[in-house]
Amino acid sequence: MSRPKIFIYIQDKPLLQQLSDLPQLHQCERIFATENWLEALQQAAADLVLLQATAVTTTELQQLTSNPLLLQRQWLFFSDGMPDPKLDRLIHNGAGYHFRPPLDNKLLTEVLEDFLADYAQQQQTALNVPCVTNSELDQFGLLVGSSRVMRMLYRTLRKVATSEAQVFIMGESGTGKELVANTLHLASHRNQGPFVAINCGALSPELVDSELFGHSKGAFTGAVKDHKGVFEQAEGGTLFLDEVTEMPLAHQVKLLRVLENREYRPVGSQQLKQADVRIIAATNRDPQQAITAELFREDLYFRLAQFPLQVPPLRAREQDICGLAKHFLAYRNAAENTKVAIADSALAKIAAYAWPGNVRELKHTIERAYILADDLVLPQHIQLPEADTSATQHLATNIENIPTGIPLEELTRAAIEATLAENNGNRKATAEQLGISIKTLYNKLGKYQ
Ligand SMILES: Nc1ncnc2c1ncn2[C@@H]1O[C@H](COP(=O)(O)OP(=O)(O)OP(=O)(O)O)[C@@H](O)[C@H]1O
Repeated sequence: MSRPKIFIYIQDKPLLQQLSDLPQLHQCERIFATENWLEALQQAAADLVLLQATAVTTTELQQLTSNPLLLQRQWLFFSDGMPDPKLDRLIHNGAGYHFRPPLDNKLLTEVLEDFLADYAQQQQTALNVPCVTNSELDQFGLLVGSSRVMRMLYRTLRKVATSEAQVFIMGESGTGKELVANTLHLASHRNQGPFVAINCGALSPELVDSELFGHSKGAFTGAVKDHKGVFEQAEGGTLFLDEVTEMPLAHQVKLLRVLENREYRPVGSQQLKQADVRIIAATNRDPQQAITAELFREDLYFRLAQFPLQVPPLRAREQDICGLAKHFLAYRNAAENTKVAIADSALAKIAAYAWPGNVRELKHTIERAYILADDLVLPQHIQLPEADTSATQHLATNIENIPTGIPLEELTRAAIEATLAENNGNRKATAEQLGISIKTLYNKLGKYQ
C-alpha cells in the first residue's frame, strides 16, 4: 500500500517539533515547504495539508477561498488564536480543522488517526482487498489450526480419544484446554453421552461433596430435593475437571477415592453408586511445581495423568496466528452478514505480537477490531496492551516488601483483593493487570466468596 502524502508549511519551530514527534506523521510521506508554499502545494499531490495560518499572507488566505485545492485536500490550520475573519471563512467553507494554542495533542492525534483510516479505506477500495469470508485452517473436533504442532496434537488426540485413559491436559491459560477435552469426548466412544465440565477452583467448600456426588432430599438444611452431582450428570460420558490443581487438598482426597474405587455415595444417601465416567483433568500450572508447593497431591496426579498432554501456546503455532485471526473474522462476517476485510499491515501487527493470553486473547482482539473497523481492519483497530513499564517498576519497588512464610494462596487472594479495590471493582481491568483470564478471576472470587 502506498503511504499518504502530507504537505507541511509551518514556520514556528516549537510547533513544527511538536508535530514532528507525532507517530502518525511518520506513517506518511512528508513534504516540507519553506517558501512559495502555494505553488509547491499545487505540484505536491498531497492528501493532507498542515498549514500555519499566521505564516501566510492575508492575500494568500483570501486566494485560497476560491482555490479548488481547498476542497480537493484535507486541511489542518494552526493559528495563534487571534480572531481572523479570513481564516474563519475558510473553515466555514469546509476547509477542515482549526487548531488554536495550546495545541490539543489528543485531538490532533485522533484527527490524524481518522485521516490515516480514511486513506487506508480508499486504498482498499482501489486495491480491492477481499473481504474475509472463509477460514483457511484445518479443524479437528472443535480445534482450529493447521500448524505442525497442532497437527501433531490432532494425531495424538485421535489415538488417545478411543482409549479409556485418563488424560491430564496442561497448557497456559487460553490455549484451548477445554476445547481439547471436549474434542477428546467427541472423538471417543462415549460421544453419545454427556460432556460435563466443572471448575475445581470454584467449588464452594461447603457444597463440594454435594456438587461432586449429589445429595438426597433432606440431607442438610436447604436440600429440598434430590440433586445429581457431576459424577452422576456425566454418567456414560466424560467429566472434565478444569483447574484441578486449584482444588483444596482436603477435596483432592475425595476425588482420589472415587478414582480408585469408581464408587461414590451422594450426601445423605445409603446407596453406593458406580462412576461410569471418563475423567479428563486440566491445569494452567506446572503440576510438578504444584506438587512441590504442596498444592496438589502427587498420588492424585498419577491417577489423573495416565496420559499427560501439553497444549502448545499460540506463539508456538506461528502459521496459525494470522489464520486464526482470519478465521474469527470470517465467522463474525458470516454471523453478522458483513464484508469486513483485514489489511496486510494489521496482519503483520498480529503476527509480531507474542499473545500471552493465547487464542482467547486473539479472539477477543479480533472481536474488538471488528467492532472498531468499518469495512477494513487496520493496525489501529488491533488494540494490544502496551508494555506497562510503570506496572513493572511498581512491582520491582514493591517486590521486596512481600512478606515471607505466607501460603501462596493467601498472597494470591491479597493481590486480587488489592487490585480489585484499586480498579474500583472493575473485574476486566483487574484480570488484565494480574495477567489472568477473567474466567480464572471469577473462579478465584467464587472460591474466596
Ligand atoms: N484451536 C482453537 N480453535 C478455535 N478456538 C480456540 C482454539 N483454542 C482456543 N480457542 C478459543 O479460545 C478461548 C479459550 O479456550 P479455552 O477456554 O478452551 O482455553 P483454556 O486453555 O481452557 O483456558 P483457561 O485455562 O483460562 O480455562 C475459547 O473461546 C475457545 O473457543
